Parts: sequence; structure tokens; C-alpha cells
Amino acid sequence: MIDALVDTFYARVRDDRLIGPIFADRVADWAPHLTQMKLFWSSVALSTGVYQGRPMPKHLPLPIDARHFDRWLEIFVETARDLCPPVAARHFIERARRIAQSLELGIATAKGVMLAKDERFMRPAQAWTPD
Ligand code: HEM
Repeated sequence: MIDALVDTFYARVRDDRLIGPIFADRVADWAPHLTQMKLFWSSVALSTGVYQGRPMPKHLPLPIDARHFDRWLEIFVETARDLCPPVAARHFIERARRIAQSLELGIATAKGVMLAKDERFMRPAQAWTPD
């Protein structure tokens, strides 16, 4: 189930107009990324301990905020509901929401922004400069 969830989720992510390009700029070889994500979900959903990485430092430099996390979660929720029985879908979705929230908080903090409870992180608009 984790194999199917991860494969389908990232196939959809890669096609997405908002978050697809963020992955396209950084993930050249998808096979190792998908393997890593399957280990991650095995650890998170089944407590197997097979994922050894640290997701936070990988996300801190990304140009992402609340809008990107909302889209990520929207695709994740749709995919989990499409592929998993309801109990399993809820199990994955609950964990994805918690981790997304903690990544968003970490990104805000790294940018010197102290979010209030339930406040979302929005990146300041980029000043327009001619090429
Ligand atoms: C806006 C939302 C997100 C974007 C654009 C994003 C993007 C990325 C990118 C580009 C990488 C590859 C980084 C690299 O190898 O240099 C990555 C890795 C990863 N992401 Fe995300 N991510 C998002 C949200 C999430 C969420 C919500 C989770 C967990 C539920 C997550 C879990 C991971 C993990 C486990 C890795 C692998 C880290 C490793 O190599 O050990 N990401 N992400």
C-alpha cells in the first residue's frame, strides 16, 4: 500500500502546476527519492524505523509556504482516499498533516518568523526586478 501511495502521490505532484516545479528543480533522479519516501512512510505509519534521514534540513531552503503545504496535503489526501481503505487513509493523512505543520513551523522559525498558534507562514512577496 505504501509503494502504491508514494508512487501515485509523486506522479500527481510532478504534474502539479504549483508544487511540481519545486521538485523538478531539485529531484533529478526520482528512483532514489521514491525509495527514500517509501522508507519514510514505513517508519512513520508502521514504526519500522527503516528511515534514517532528517527531513527538516532538506525543506528549510525550499521556496515554500502555507500555499505549497496546502496543495501538497490536498494531493496527499486525494491520493490516500483513492488508494487506501478509510482507516488506513486516515492514519496516513493524520500523520502527513502533523508533519506538514511541523515543517511549516520550522521553515518560518528559520526565517525568523515566530508564528502564533494556528497562524500560517506566508513568504513575503518577491520584489519584481527586470531580467
Ligand atoms: C510544500 C510541500 C513540500 C515540498 C515542495 C517538498 C519538497 C521536497 C523536495 C524537493 C525534497 C528533496 C530534497 C532533496 O533531496 O534535496 C523533499 C524531500 C523529502 N520530503 Fe518533502 N516537500 C514538501 C512537503 C513534505 C511533507 C509534508 C513531508 C512529510 C509528510 C515531506 C517529506 C519529505 C521527506 C521524508 C524527504 C526526504 C528527505 C531525505 O532525503 O531524507 N515533504 N521534499
